Amino acid sequence: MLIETGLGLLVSSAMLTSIRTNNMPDKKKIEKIFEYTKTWVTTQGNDIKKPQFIREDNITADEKVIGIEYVYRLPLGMPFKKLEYLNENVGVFKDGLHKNVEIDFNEGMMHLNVYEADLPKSWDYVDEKLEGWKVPIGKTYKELIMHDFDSTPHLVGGGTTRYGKTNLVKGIITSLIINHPEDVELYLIDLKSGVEFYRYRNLKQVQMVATNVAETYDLLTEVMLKLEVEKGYYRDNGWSNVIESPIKKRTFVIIDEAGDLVPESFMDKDEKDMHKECQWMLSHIARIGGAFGFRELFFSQYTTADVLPRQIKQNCDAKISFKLQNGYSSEVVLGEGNTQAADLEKIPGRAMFKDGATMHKLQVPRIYDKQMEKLLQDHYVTKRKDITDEQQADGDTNELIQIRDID
Ligand SMILES: Nc1ncnc2c1ncn2[C@@H]1O[C@H](COP(=O)(O)OP(=O)(O)OP(=O)(O)O)[C@@H](O)[C@H]1O
Repeated sequence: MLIETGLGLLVSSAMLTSIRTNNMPDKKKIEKIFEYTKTWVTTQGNDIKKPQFIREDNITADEKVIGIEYVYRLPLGMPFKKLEYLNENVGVFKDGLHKNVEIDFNEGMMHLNVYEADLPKSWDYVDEKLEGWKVPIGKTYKELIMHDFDSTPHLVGGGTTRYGKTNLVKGIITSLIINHPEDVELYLIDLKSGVEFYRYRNLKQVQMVATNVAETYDLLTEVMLKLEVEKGYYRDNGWSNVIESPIKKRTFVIIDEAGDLVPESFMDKDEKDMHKECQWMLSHIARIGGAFGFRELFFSQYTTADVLPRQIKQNCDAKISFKLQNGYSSEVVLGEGNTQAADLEKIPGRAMFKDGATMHKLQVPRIYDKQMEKLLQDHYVTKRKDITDEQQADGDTNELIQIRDID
């Protein structure tokens, strides 16, 4: 059986425009696109086998019809990857139908989901109780996507500046604290001089906030020591993974701008070594820590291989990318062949989220600082290093005192 090659490259924009401008039903347009892109296989006897239409169903969300799912059986020998490429990288269905189209494949069937509406341009974070270690990541056309930090311990993220990385991290921090006030420990690294995270230092769940590389070194050294202690404890109890153990605690290391950990040529040896050791410790925590309840969120606007070390990427099965300048940067975050983040609309909060092999286009919830302060107001405490000299003279240094305001 011979497979036609050069799929999407043969389709001209004139062909797609002709589809778009007449009133042809979507199903017919889809089949025209198969034809124009030579989406078929030919047998040795020169028979042409095309995707076979099976059925169409309404797609509903909140009891409203938001689109139609077209299901096709692919002929043997036709790789779904090519259709996925045509849709996601070339955009033939979206351009031809002039609608948003998602494509997936299961049990031998290709599902083309054609949506009438676009994703929301913005939606507000909603405070809700979630089971396990799930946090909301964003809304797709049809559902709210959660990330479960117990199924996939670490998350890597990238995106051009001002497209919403910090907002996502703030939403995740809020969700973790609201849902696990007694069990979550947070180590925050904010190399933008602490302008975003330093204000959270007095949250009970926040163990340390680092605002420069020297502080990051100390913070990561502490996490490494904790990891060593946990490893011994697990070994002594015969546990191989936190999920199988009775341990409820999870320790999150969150870094908002990992680009500042890259050693530069102008730095002296000691400084370079400190940067390299920070990178190494982050890689080590991502590689070893997952089984022992350590979770890492690793974000940067610089999407190059030296900023996102291979070891971190290999150990982070969940990836999120906001708008990026080019396909190469998108591939650095989302993996080879995944150039979609370059084609995202210029909308803050719009992102591609890859969870294992599944890719979603979604809109991340917007969380406002005031909303976050309100949601977390009961979790602020006075920490020992913030206690005044006067209190120390009174010997009032041991207890953590509720009530302190954020700043
Ligand atoms: N999910 C969202 N929905 C709507 N607007 C958003 C969303 N996320 C961010 N924004 C808007 O974009 C602005 C920048 O967001 P944010 O600070 O999170 O970006 P960033 O990628 O972290 O930028 P930088 O790299 O400069 O830190 C916010 O102030 C807000 O106005």
